[in-house]
Amino acid sequence: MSLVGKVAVVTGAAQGIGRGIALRLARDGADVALVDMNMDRLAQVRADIMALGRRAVAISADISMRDEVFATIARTMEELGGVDIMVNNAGVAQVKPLLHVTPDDMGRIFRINVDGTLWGIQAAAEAFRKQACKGKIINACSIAGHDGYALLGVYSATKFAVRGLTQAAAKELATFGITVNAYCPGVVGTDMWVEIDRRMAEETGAEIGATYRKYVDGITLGRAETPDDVAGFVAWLAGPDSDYMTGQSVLIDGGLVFR
Ligand SMILES: NC(=O)C1=CN([C@@H]2O[C@H](COP(=O)(O)OP(=O)(O)OC[C@H]3O[C@@H](n4cnc5c(N)ncnc54)[C@H](O)[C@@H]3O)[C@@H](O)[C@H]2O)C=CC1
Ligand SMILES: CC(=O)C(C)=O
Repeated sequence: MSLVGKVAVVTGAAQGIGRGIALRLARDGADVALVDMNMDRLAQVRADIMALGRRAVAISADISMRDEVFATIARTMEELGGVDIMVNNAGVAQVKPLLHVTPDDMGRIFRINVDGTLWGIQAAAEAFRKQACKGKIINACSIAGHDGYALLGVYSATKFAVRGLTQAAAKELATFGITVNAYCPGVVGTDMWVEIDRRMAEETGAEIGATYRKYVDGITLGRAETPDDVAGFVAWLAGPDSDYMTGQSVLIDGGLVFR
């Protein structure tokens, strides 16, 4: 319960990894602002968190829109009394050969994965400074932020960019006592991977399920990752035991990419 008295914001909290992180931070004692565009699912996550005895607010926002992200932080401060932890988790993937990528594809994916992360960093840093609080910013990177993956080229580029933003923000914000780190999952069995597998099948002729199995077969610990595997590490990044870490994008992938 190291997060008692803290307020966390988690984007992309309606499902998958974001939902897992929100529930874990709440179990560790935090009140949580849940951010997503899927309000039906978000309402269920809010109910689950309130059943744990924590406060929760569900906020509809598109993280690619800077004003919506700033409004999210303002509402969190109003309704939950402050903000201490910002988890920039929401993201989208795309499976497409690089030679077919269009300007629209580039714009859409970068606006969500990269711009959205930067707006979250800006809005959280502004709030932390107003409160004179040593806040924690935690970004979603990926194994694809360490290696470029075929047919996931634009997605990989966005996650390399998140790693760059994480390093630069750590250097700029250290003077305010703010740390910035990222988690880099491997193959997590969420809707994102259902869609990656489906599109890989279309692009390569593989059977449905085959690409997912191929990736999972490469994991040293011998099983696919779960949202809880990621959430446990994010909870550590959110808590005091990680106070001396900043600027790092840490692989939490069961042993898939070795650095
Ligand atoms: N699933 C995996 O194997 C891996 C995922 N990641 C990263 O982890 C993060 C979460 O991934 P998953 O939970 O698997 O994805 P998911 O697709 O299951 O869930 C993503 C959530 O983000 C929300 N979202 C998408 N665009 C949004 C926007 N513009 N504004 C607000 N909310 C938005 C969606 O509505 C959804 O609830 C992503 O950044 C992803 O790139 C990283 C490595 C591996
Ligand atoms: C979704 C994702 O980041 C990968 C590489 O599996």
